[in-house]
Amino acid sequence: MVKAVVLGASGGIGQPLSLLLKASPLIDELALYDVVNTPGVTADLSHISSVAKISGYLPKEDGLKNALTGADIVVIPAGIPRKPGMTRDDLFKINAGIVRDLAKGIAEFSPKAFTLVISNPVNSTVPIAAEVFKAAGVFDPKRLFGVTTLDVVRAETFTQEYSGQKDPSKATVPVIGGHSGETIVPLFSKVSPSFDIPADKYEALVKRVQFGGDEVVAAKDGAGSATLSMAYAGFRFSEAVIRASKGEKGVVEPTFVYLPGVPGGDAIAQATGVDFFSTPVELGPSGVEKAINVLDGVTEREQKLLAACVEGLKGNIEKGVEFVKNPPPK
Ligand SMILES: NC(=O)C1=CN([C@@H]2O[C@H](COP(=O)(O)OP(=O)(O)OC[C@H]3O[C@@H](n4cnc5c(N)ncnc54)[C@H](O)[C@@H]3O)[C@@H](O)[C@H]2O)C=CC1
Ligand SMILES: O=C([O-])CC(=O)C(=O)O
Repeated sequence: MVKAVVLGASGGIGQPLSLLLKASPLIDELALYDVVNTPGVTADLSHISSVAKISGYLPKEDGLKNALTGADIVVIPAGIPRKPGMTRDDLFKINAGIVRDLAKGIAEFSPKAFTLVISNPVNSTVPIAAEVFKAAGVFDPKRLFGVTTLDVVRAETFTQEYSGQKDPSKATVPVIGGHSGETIVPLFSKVSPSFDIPADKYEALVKRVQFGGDEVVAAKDGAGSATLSMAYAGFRFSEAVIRASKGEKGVVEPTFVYLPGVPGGDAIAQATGVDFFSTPVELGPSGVEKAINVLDGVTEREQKLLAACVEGLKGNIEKGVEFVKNPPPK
């Protein structure tokens, strides 16, 4: 039996993500929570003739508790999205508190669930969730994931003309680091099956992966950021976590994790100088089975990208940790 929960289920990401989860044969029970509109979204999805039994909750009448109780996997796309001219860090002011409060709920009502954080800025919201779990004495770093799959999906798509794959997802393109601008580092030297990026295209491709989110924000022109591609990516990562939890071997996806707490993470923490970092991980029944170090043998250009990434990440991580340890005055 697998119970999945979406926190922020009525939003631009939440609705299509909930649709994909409802349609997945891997899920037996699906609970939707949001501060608005869950009755409607739930009624609509409940007519779909798939396996998952669906229920919807609002904050009233212990809604968060009832949604989370018994959860195996909790996905969090709650929070405001960007508008043109904003950075992901500009979302911190509002989303930090939202993620902190939802993480408190998870710590209380479903402390053993896999927690997948989509809400931006991921580089800070994942450290926030970690600190909340630590304070509650329930932190299991193998079960906390920042969802960076959209960066991987974009890298697969944008390199298709060079990978030559009919199905672009068949190319493995590691994207590591964080989830904002220069903290996003595609490692084109480590693609498999291997292919070459023409030298005159390299820089533009790196930038396109790093700033793919801005492309969508600009195109939506004030109406938000990526929602449909994010729902696809969030579902792909959720499915990977569930498949591995059911015993499937060899499930590997990059994700933003707390390195000192996961097998194989220490070496990556030492090499980068940061505790939170997105790296390919092998997933298993209890979450992260092994963080895979893809840093050895990177090119000089990739080393430069990594240096800029770590510079940015440090501040983002610290900001999240501080928000919980020394909360700002109300
Ligand atoms: N990790 C990633 O790659 C990506 C992350 N994002 C982020 O995902 C977040 C959501 O984006 P959208 O769905 O487009 O926004 P949206 O505004 O359409 O939906 C957000 C939903 O969260 C709900 N919400 C707000 N406070 C809540 C709370 N305390 N508890 C439960 N639900 C709450 C809102 O009612 C709304 O339904 C944003 O922070 C965005 O930046 C977006 C794209 C990619
Ligand atoms: O760009 C944004 O604000 C949303 C996001 O994280 C992405 O699309 O990668």
